[in-house]
Amino acid sequence: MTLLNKLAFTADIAEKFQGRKASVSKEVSDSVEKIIADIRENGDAALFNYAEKFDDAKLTSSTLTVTPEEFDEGLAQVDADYLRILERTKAQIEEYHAHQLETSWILPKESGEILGSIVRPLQRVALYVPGGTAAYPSTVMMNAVPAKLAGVPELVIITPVKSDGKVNPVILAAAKVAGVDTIYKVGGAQGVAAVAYGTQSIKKVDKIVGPGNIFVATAKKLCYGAVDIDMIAGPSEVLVIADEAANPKYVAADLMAQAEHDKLASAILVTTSDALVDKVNAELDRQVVTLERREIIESSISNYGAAIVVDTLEEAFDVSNDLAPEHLEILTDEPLAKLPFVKNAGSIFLGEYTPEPLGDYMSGTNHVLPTGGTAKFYSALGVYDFVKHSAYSYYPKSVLETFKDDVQTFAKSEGLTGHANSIKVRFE
Ligand SMILES: NC(=O)c1ccc[n+]([C@@H]2O[C@H](COP(=O)([O-])OP(=O)(O)OC[C@H]3O[C@@H](n4cnc5c(N)ncnc54)[C@H](O)[C@@H]3O)[C@@H](O)[C@H]2O)c1
Ligand SMILES: N[C@H](CO)Cc1c[nH]c[nH+]1
Ligand SMILES: [Zn+2]
Repeated sequence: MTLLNKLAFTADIAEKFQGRKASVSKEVSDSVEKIIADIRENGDAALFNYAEKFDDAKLTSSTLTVTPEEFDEGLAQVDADYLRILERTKAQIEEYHAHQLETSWILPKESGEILGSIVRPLQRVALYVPGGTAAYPSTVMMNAVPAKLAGVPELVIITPVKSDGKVNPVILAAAKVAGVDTIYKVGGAQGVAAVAYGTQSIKKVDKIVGPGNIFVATAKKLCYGAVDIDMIAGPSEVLVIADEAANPKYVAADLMAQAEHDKLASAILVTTSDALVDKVNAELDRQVVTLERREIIESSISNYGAAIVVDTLEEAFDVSNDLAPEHLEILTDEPLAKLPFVKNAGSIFLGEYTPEPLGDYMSGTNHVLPTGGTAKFYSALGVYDFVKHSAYSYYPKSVLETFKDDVQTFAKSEGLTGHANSIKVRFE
């Protein structure tokens, strides 16, 4: 079977790959709006009703939060080597993200005025951890470690539980290693609304981060404004730029690694070698039968995969910059030297021994990345998402005096005589 179709790069192709989103039906947005309104009006009572309705979970204010005993019970179910891997992951993420720490700065001027900017962490942040079909402890680490580095003092997790009332042990282990002690056993739109507006048992947060299904993503969008949110990360994608010397076995494996996330995932090869495409297709056929998520992989690659053959590597980078992929792998001669050609990509993986899944888990870079072409203007999740900046200024009278006429004239040009007056009264 030829999984990867050869396509010429056209505007239609770009639109197809950038528009892969699970669309929000009116039914979903109406139902999420109703859930949010109910939580705002009825707090805990509504929250527990929805937990029972959607997840069959019977919660009360005394069973809402994971207890220290439940943490211990969960941790006892993961082996020591898994905890070591989580600790190693944390160290890797910390080392990389430490470079993103911003410092407050001050600009004292000789004339006497002082200006500056203070960087402060957000006070209270909620991290949504999906509790449905798959558990992603790596995503817990990618969100929590930068938040902790930024200095967020109150970081809580919300995650839905089923009728057994238990949180997945690997999530408990990741939370513990990342230093998150408070986990509320609620999720879905109701969990998002609860942290966005607060209930009797849950304190309102300043920001909600983390991935979730369409109900969660819609609730985050609708609560934006009452709280801040991170980006809405869509289906995963990878674009591989490869020359004729690239190893087809690695190219195929890396395309499938992202394709296995979702039937809407996209895996694109852009290459200067027509022969490589055939070899990659042969490798896809050979390797896909060994993978558990074969059906998802075959669906996503045949629908949203493509091989685009170009004449030059310059052209390959033009295609990639146009698509602005979430992940870009460069499997060419001298990959580091190609970095300056990349204008738009969420995260860039250079050379045949830096496969994208290394970044999903342990290279240290963040795996929460812009998708659907939004790498043209969004960045990877980082420490900067968990801080805010306050500007400050101090002017002595002697310096204000040198500005008094200009500011009054400026204010009057906007018809704001109250502003002008605020300056004028100081020199009467
Ligand atoms: N981009 C990333 O880094 C990343 C990482 C992990 C997961 N994800 C994505 O997160 C998502 C996880 O989804 P999930 O469903 O497994 O877990 P989830 O926790 O996001 O959603 C489960 C919740 O959805 C709510 N729900 C279900 N049916 C509903 C209905 N009919 N009406 C209202 N609410 C309803 C329930 O409250 C339930 O608790 C997937 O789409 C996955 O691809 C992305
Ligand atoms: N590649 C995903 C983001 O597109 C993140 C992830 C989590 N676990 C494995 N992969
Ligand atoms: Zn992945």
